[in-house]
Amino acid sequence: MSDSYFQMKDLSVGYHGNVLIHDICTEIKKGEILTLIGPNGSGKSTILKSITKQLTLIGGKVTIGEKNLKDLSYKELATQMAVVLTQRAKPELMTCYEVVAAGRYPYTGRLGILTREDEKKTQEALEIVHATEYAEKSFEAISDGQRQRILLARAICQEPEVLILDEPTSFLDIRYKLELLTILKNMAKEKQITVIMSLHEIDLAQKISDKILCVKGDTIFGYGEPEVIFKEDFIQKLYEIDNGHFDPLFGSVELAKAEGEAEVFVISSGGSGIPVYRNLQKAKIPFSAGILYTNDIDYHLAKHLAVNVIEEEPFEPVSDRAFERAKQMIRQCKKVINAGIVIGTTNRKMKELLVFAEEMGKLESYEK
Ligand SMILES: Nc1ncnc2c1ncn2[C@@H]1O[C@H](COP(=O)(O)OP(=O)(O)OP(=O)(O)O)[C@@H](O)[C@H]1O
Repeated sequence: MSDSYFQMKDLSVGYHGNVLIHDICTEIKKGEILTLIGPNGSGKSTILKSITKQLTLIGGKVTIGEKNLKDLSYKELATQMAVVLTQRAKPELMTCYEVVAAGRYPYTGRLGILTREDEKKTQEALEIVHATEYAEKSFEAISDGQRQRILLARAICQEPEVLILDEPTSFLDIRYKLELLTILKNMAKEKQITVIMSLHEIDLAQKISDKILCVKGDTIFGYGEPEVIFKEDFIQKLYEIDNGHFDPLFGSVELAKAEGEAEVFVISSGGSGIPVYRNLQKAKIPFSAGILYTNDIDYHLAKHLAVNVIEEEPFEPVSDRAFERAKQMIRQCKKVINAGIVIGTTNRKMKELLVFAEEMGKLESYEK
């Protein structure tokens, strides 16, 4: 028997009967995090609205546990699923506390009277998102980032089995982005809550998700574990990036390199080249880098930012071929920057390269 908990089977979603995306299929286990990524306007929110009954499914089936979403009443759904769609939430004339406490309504009687237990859970949820100090403020009189945290608190105290969030990090500063994602990870792993969300920050998506659904065009562009999806070529194609690079190792993005004949040759090792590469790139100065071992962190960035990189196999002595190429490039450059190379036994030939640059009157050290 499959241990999947939330399934989307052959979904077709769209507006007014017009299909925007078809054949959406996923199976997620309890406690897993599924993140939807893809370009603006690709349909991430449309999928989220369709699996939360805010938009009628055009085709296919969503199952939560053994139940078909279609057969769940809104009240039943509210005990299973919490939804955080920040941009569309406009509860007027309510305090933050009341907004959060509204998460308890699926559990209160018809009059919506909160028990002490409900009040305790509301308070706890406010504490988790660090919002107790503005709990009594009007929901309309707080910042976008604070509002996002209040809506998350409401979802937390709803105690759902499934949590659905549309771009939950969009208004948050870096500290609260990390905090929100940590809260989500804890909810998923400790309380076995299934989380489905859309994110624009692919670096964060890579680090928090168990599965990634890539939305682009009229069907799903890719689906799988982050290791499968976060490949440079794939992300370039998904977002049609032609003005920079996505680096799958760290999940970071890099602006395009300065093109043209290299004016500077950078000698470095172990990360000392990185600030020099970045400064040259900002100044739009094309540069070459080398001789770098292919397992050096500098090599990794130089591949994206330098017009030429002279490389060497890790733990091997610097070859004559690489050495001659480096000398050739130094002859063609206006200057050579020693960013702070550490020279040991295997790369001792780099000392000769520094002497060569010095004799040509081109050597400079990098001043921080
Ligand atoms: N109410 C609506 N009626 C008709 N079309 C809509 C409606 N809302 C959105 N769309 C269209 O559906 C498509 C997908 O929009 P959606 O908001 O799902 O994209 P998204 O991937 O969430 O985008 P973003 O990353 O910019 O938030 C867009 O072309 C959009 O114009």
